[in-house]
Amino acid sequence: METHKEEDDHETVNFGRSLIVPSVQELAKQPLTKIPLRYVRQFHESHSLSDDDDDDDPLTPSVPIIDLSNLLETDSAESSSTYSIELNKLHTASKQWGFFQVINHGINESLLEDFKREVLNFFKLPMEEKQKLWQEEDNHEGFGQLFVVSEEQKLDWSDMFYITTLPHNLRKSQLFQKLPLILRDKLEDYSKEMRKLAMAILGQMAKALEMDGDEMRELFHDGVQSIRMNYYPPCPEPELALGFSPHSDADALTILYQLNETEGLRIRKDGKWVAIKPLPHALVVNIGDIMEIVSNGVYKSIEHQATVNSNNERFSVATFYSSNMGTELGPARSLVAKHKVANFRRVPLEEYFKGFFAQKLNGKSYLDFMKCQENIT
Ligand SMILES: O=C(O)CCC(=O)C(=O)O
Ligand SMILES: [Fe+2]
Repeated sequence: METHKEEDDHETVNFGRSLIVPSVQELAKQPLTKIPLRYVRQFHESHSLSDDDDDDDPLTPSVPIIDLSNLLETDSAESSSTYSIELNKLHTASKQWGFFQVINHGINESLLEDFKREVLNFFKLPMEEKQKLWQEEDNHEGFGQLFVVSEEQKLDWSDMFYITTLPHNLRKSQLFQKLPLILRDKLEDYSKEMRKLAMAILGQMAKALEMDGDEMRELFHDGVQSIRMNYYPPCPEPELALGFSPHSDADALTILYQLNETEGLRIRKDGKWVAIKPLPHALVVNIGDIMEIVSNGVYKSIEHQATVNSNNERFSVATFYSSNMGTELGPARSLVAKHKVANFRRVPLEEYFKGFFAQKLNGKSYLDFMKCQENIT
């Protein structure tokens, strides 16, 4: 990983770059009836979802809903049956779905509303203003798309804004300083709240996994957090395009805030694409590849994608939480001891991220590079 000195003389880390691509938001403002070829997917890619996607089928299960107040509200609740039932639900959801929605998460409603308003305004800024916040050739933070590595590669029907928020010393201070002031303020509060929530959920996962709680805290107490704001404009040929290519997240735990009511998120469950409908006041949580590794494969990161439609725009904000910088990534030692096998190898976190951002997204393929069968007995 490259490190270089910023003007204000602190070291920043460059996690990666992505080729600069046109704004889809600007493109969608034109009176198009067809989309440019660079957004047209192979038939099997764009149709993999609609063919077997049957939202109204009562047999299609829907993603589990976890009531966090049953887990987090009181210490003494741990012995209660409500607590153990909910913990068991969390464990099963993390093993079998890798995705769930959380309700009663304790995040202040007015912060969620204020942050939403500022993100919507942010994408509505005039292009001249956005240009100042656009990605640069050597780094992928800012407006643009991620994971674009070749001129031939198909592009997503979306714009996004990506920023590293924690720890503070990893922030690109010039980018922060250029953000509209109110957004910067709300982003700061939102980032803090999302960190707290991620740590609380990780703590519960440690219990459910019967992993050493101190080990979980040590791995994540100063974790790397980044935030990705997604904007999906209406698309004149939605069946030919994708808003977000299929991928699993590289982090440990993602908290996704669906800002409006437009549907688009689909997760791959037992070979079928299942829609996650925005639920008022809920947040979507998903297991990322790092958590699959730390849990020694007990929890699964799940492939997901975003579709687009011809009438409605869609907004979402994903907050990614990963382990501390400067640590080695690998299965938790307390779990390896328990399972008597390590299912993943160990690599420095920097190396892991650098490899991830250097390639085009391709489902869960990156995790294969971490797999091993190192029998320790
Ligand atoms: O917009 C969505 O629902 C999906 C976003 C997502 O998967 C991501 O940002 O990693
Ligand atoms: Fe994702």
